[in-house]
Amino acid sequence: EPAAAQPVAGADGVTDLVRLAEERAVLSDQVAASKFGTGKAVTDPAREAVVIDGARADAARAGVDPEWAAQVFQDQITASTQVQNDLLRQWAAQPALRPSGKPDLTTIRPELDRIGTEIITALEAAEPLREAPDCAPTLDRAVATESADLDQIHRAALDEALHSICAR
Ligand SMILES: O=C(O)C(=O)C[C@]1(C(=O)O)C=C[C@@H](O)C=C1
Repeated sequence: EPAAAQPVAGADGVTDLVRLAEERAVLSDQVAASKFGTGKAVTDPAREAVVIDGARADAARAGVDPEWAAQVFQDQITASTQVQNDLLRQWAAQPALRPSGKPDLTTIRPELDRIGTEIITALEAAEPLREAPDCAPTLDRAVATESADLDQIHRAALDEALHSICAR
């Protein structure tokens, strides 16, 4: 009898990470709209430090490798920055695409924080797969399943966001 596909330990965590990274990349449209509306710079080094230091502390509390968490959150920031710059370029060139609203960063950042908390939980669940040869193929399958509806900007950002999930 052929072996049935074994459930891979940590696969649900990896799938959750893909969903959460996608949610964060899409929420970056709102961040971009707020930057567009206010003329504020995309990059805010003080906020980045808060996000990374918070991730490191939350990871340590959850028993997750803090340096892994810090790298994964750095990748989320890189992905968000990429989405924002891509959209701001698009909106500069094509006024018809510009957002009408001016969302407030003080309401979006708590949403980013909520996603961040869920990312820590997903890292905890994914940790058994991190060093395993199964990690990359599991991640690839989850991306293929979850990212079907993404446009090019968000698809490219998702790849950035997931760089550090698997060790190899
Ligand atoms: O909070 C912001 O202002 C964002 O642009 C989001 C974000 C992030 O991904 O967390 C991205 C870039 C900034 O340098 C700081 C934080």
